[in-house]
This record gives sequence, C-alpha cells and structure tokens, in this order.
Amino acid sequence: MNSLSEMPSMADPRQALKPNQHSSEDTIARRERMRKQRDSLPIASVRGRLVEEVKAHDVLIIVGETGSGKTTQLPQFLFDAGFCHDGRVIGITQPRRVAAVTVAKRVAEECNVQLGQRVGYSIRFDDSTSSSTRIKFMTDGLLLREALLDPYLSRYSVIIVDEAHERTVHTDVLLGLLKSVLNARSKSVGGCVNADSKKGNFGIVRKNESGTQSVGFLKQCQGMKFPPLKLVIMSASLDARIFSKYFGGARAVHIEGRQHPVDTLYTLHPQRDYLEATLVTIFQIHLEETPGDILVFLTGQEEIESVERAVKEQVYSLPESSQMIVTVPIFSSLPSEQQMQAFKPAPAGYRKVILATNIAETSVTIPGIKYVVDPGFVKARSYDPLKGMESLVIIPTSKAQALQRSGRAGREGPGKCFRLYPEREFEKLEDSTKPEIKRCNLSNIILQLKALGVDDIIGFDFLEKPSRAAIIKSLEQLFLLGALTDDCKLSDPIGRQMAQLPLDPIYSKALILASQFNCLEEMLITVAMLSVESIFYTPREKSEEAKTAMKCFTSPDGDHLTLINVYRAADELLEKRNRELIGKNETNFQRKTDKILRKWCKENFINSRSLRHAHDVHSQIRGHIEQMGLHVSSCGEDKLQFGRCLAASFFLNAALKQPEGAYRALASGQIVQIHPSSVLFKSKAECIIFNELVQTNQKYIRNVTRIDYLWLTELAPHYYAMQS
Ligand SMILES: Nc1ncnc2c1ncn2[C@@H]1O[C@H](COP(=O)(O)OP(=O)(O)OP(=O)(O)O)[C@@H](O)[C@H]1O
Repeated sequence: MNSLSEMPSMADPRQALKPNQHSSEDTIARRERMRKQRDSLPIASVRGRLVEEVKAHDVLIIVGETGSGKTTQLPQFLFDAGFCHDGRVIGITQPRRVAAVTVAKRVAEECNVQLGQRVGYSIRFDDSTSSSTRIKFMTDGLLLREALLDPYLSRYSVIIVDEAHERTVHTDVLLGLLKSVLNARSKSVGGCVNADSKKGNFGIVRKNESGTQSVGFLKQCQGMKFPPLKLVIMSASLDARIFSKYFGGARAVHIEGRQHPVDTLYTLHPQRDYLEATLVTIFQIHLEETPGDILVFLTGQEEIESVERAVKEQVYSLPESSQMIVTVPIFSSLPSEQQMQAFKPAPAGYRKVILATNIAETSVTIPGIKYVVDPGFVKARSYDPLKGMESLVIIPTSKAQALQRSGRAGREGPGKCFRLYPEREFEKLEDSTKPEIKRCNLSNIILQLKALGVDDIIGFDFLEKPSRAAIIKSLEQLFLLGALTDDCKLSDPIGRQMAQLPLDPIYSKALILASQFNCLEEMLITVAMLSVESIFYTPREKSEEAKTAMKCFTSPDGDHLTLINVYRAADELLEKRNRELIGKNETNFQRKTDKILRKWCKENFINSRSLRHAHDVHSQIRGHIEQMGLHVSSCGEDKLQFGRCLAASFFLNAALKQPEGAYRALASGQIVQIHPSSVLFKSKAECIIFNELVQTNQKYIRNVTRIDYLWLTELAPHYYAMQS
C-alpha cells in the first residue's frame, strides 16, 4: 500500500501525426479513464495527510517516485483545500518550458476546465493565464522575473518548486529569493511593499516596536499586510537534507510506491560509439519488442538530426511490413508548436521514436512511451572562472538524471529502459548533477539579483555558494559591459535596460549599443540567429554541394553578416511568394509559404527548423526592444558600422592571429582555433571577435567576424587601455 512517511534522514511521418481530437463519447470515456488513473496514483491515498502537512508547515519537502502524481495532483489537492479562496494563486515552477506547458494542459484537462481559465501556464514569450487562473505553471526563470515587479510574490499563496534536483541556476537563486520572501511574509503583519521600481528599491519589511526593519536582502518600507507564503519543494530524486538544512530543518516527507514497474537493462560492455549503439537499440526494440513508442535521449540537435537521418535511411532496408516507424525530434531550440508534435499520437500501426535532449527528462509524460533508450550522456555547461570562459561539454549523466530518464517509461503501464552502458558504470556515476550555479557564467543571474535590489552578491544566502572567483569574474564582466557602476550598483539606464531583456547580458548590450551605431536591425537578426543551433546543415555525402550553396550567402567579413544574408534572403523569398499568393487569391496560405520555405532551405542546405525558430526569437526580442523605446534602423550598405558595433559589444571575445596560424583569445590568453564551420576558417584575418567557445578535442571558436584591432582600443578603451 502507498503511504506517506517522514524521510528517515530528515532530522538530519511527423506530418502524419494525429491531432488530439476526441468525439463527445470519447471524451466521456476518456474522463472516466482519467478519473480512475488519478485515483490509482500513489499520491491519491495520502491526499488528506499531504494537505495537512502543507497547512502545518511553511516549508515542506516532498520526495516521491517518478510518476507518483506530485506535479499533476498536489496543486489540485491544495486548490480543493481552499488555498486559493482569497483569490491568490498556487504557482508551480518547472526548470523547462515544455514541462510547464504540457503539465498545465494535462491538469486543465483533469480539472475539466479550459486552459487559461483556472489552470494556465506562463513561460517566456508565452502566457496562457487570465485573471481567473489559480493554478499557474511556469518556468523558474519566469517567477524570478515576476519578482522584479512583485518582490513579495504577493499574488501567490503557495509556491511549488518542482524538480528541484535539477539544480538549475534559476531554481537555486529562486530558492534564495523565496527564503527571504517567506521570512518577510511570515512576519509581515503591518509590513508593506516598497516598489519604487524606478530606483529598483524593492523591499519588504516587518514592523516591530522599534519601527521597521529589513528582512533578508529586502529593504524597509511601511504598511501593507500579507498572508504567509507556503513553499513546497518536490522531486523524485532529491537529497532532501540539503534543502531541509537550508530552510532551517524544514520537514520532508516521502510518498512511497510507484504506479508501474520499469525494467532496466544494461549492455554487457561499454559502447565505443553511442550513436551507433542507439541506432541498433532502436531497431532491436522495433523488431523484437511489443508495440509501444520509444523515447531516446541524445545530447543536442546535431546528434538528434543525424540519428533521425540514419533511422529514415535504414528503415528502408527492412521488410515492408516492418517499415512503420516515425521519428519526432524534440529539443529546446525547436519552436513550441514543433515540440508539441512529440506529444501527438503516431498514426495507427506506426511506432513513434522520439529523439530528445534532456528537455524531456523530467516532469513530462509523453503518451504512448513504453521504451526509453539512454546512452548515458548529456551536454552540460562548464565554466572556467579564471579565464572567464564558458563552454559546452558532453559528459556522463548523474544517477539522478538516469532515474528521471527511466521514469519517462512506465507512466501508462509497465515499461523498459535500455541503458547503453554496463551496470557497473551506473554505480560509478555521480549521485546528482553538479549544481549549474557552480559551472556557469553568473553574469546573467547577478544582473537579475542586482535588479531585485540585492547589492551584496557575495553575501547572498545561496543554497550552495558559487565560487568567489566566479562571482568576481562575472561582476567584473558586468562592470566592463557598463551594467554596473564603480560602486557595483546597477547602472542607469544601461544596466537597468540590460536587466529588462531576457538575454545573455553581452547580447543585451550589443542590442543597446546597436541603436547608437544605427544598426539595430542587423544586430536584432544577429542575436536571433545566434540564439538557435546550426543554421547550416552539411550532410556528409553532399558536403561539396552544401559548400557551394553556402557561398551565395557568405560574407568575406565573417559569420555574422553571413547569417544576416541568410535571414534576409529567406525574408525576401517569402515576401515575394506572399505577394504572388495574394495575387492568385490562394487559400491555405500558411501551409504554402511553409512549403516554399522548406524547399528553399533544402536546396540551400539550411536548417528550416532553426531558421523558423530564429524568426520567432526575432519578433519576440523586437517586441521588447520597441517597448524600451530603442530606435530600430538599418546601417544599409555601411557594413563598417555593424563591424564596429560588434567590436564594441563583443570586445571581451576578441582574438589575435598567432604566427603558427592559431588565435589567442585576448581576455583569457587561451589558444583557440576557428571552427571549420566558420566562413573565416583558413582565413588570414588578423583580429577577430567570436561568440562561442566549444571544447572538443581542440578549443574551437564559432561565429567569428574580422575586425580592425584598433577598434578595440578606440571602442573599449576602459578594457584595452587597462590591458596594455
Ligand atoms: N499528459 C499526460 N497524458 C497522460 N497521462 C499523464 C499525463 N500527465 C500525467 N499523466 C499521468 O499521471 C501520472 C502522474 O504524473 P505526474 O507528472 O503528476 O507525476 P510526478 O510524480 O510529478 O512524476 P515526475 O517526478 O516524473 O515528474 C503519470 O505517470 C501518468 O500516468
């Protein structure tokens, strides 16, 4: 029987995918199935006790097996128990957008309400909530941004931080913020919000005999009452002790039992080529196992697309009766509506193979998945604070991640997980993922903390402190970008504007500067194109053709102008075709233009998914830029202005050619090579700026443009004068 127990350690043919449509008869049967399924979840039998635990404790930590019902059920239990009766909201944070959206849809369906009414979601650039929303799913990053405007998080009665084991930098910082808010709200009888947003002087205080005093980092003010906030921290694989200790010995409970078993299989020997092993396993499952869809975990878009191509090629060597297999990719830079394809059922008789990054690792339930293939790797951020360099590296997953991955099977019935490494390797894995805050550039999060009014970053009560070196390096970077003043305060207007943009600070600065250099139109395209993965696509067997196609767009100055050329060529094509279609009074406009774009992309070896995503990002950032009142204009043929603006923005990423042909990054002193995918590969450019450092067997820099060395001293004298 399932029970709630105190934690012992506590004291201490994608196109053919069918839409999800149901007839009314279907709907009734589906509701009944859903009701039964909900009643059978392990969490259902401890509903009453869980609600009592939340009532009795301001902070509660809940650990329960994957699929036990935490994410979908707890918010409903709390709603029914009256936690929203005063109009306040239950907020549930997720580390990933796709989880926030899909879980909100599911919970709305379970509550039999329209999405956006009682149940909604809010993620960056996409808000489905309304004034009637009481159960709100969102990303942790979004709640942090909300705190900029509502520092007490006064609209919320309960905040549930889900999948806390992922330890994203946003989750960690959010917990730090919540600690202050909890403290303030529990003692805030007579407290008030001081939301002087112009000065960024947000604050919470409590009144006592001696007047007012500040709580945590939040500053003094006078007069408004708040009910206490409840905080619930949840995960399937969580070391509850860290969280409990951080919240002063908070109570932790364990929901026992899981709904369906998952059989885990290992390989006998380590696999030299895990992509090859993945492919073999997919076909083995397809040919030997009973019906059921397959979820495969890969490290990024490039791997996903190469496995996708290989599956499509190899399926034709099977007998016709075994060819019924469809592949569906899902990764973070895919537009949302394309991500949702993974959640649609495959055509009858087909087996769906979802090729995913770790965005499908936690929280999500993908209907139909019975098999999980886990090669055991993940692409993770890594940061060298001494050199100030962030890079992406492929590393083995942690045990917690492996458990989450296997938990994606066995959600609708028994499942199987194929780990493509021997069992003894599993034992050697780290228990949990190293917190992101300890392996990333902190400038973005520090900028947000500064905007929240946290001045003393080193003294901030982090769940686990990032290294002092990393904090100092990031503060220095923000100072060099002009976001901080000499006394380390947020600068006005630059720092404040940068904090408003949901982008890496260096990109935000590039956009702000571009309005002065008269090339904001070009920089907007650049930032949008740099925000997506792999615009160009080079199949191994057609590499010469791909190179020739790329030449039409190539700018001798480098990759940034080349990307702009691609974006504008696609835009021109669509505009022309739109005019023709309007002239012909065509119907199905959107489908036809999509088809035209896909064809053009294929002919030019351009990744149409990435290009479409870049268009989305472009229009979203443009919205922000216009709201900020920046002037969007183009430098036209005067490309020099654009180059100078790149130098002024990315001066921290400048590199000089060395006699032996490699480059020396000026800020870090590292020796780097231009990546072969760059149009400047093998060029003789003396001085360049770059956007990304990728570490494989060599240190490669990607997205590179030549600049004049003298621009650095002219446009970033505060840095280059310091260096010489
Ligand atoms: N979109 C969905 N479609 C079908 N079933 C779903 C869906 N979402 C949830 N479920 C069902 O509800 C169960 C509980 O899901 P829920 O996300 O609440 O579990 P959880 O304990 O939060 O798991 P995890 O820790 O893996 O996020 C799933 O195992 C599945 O059976």
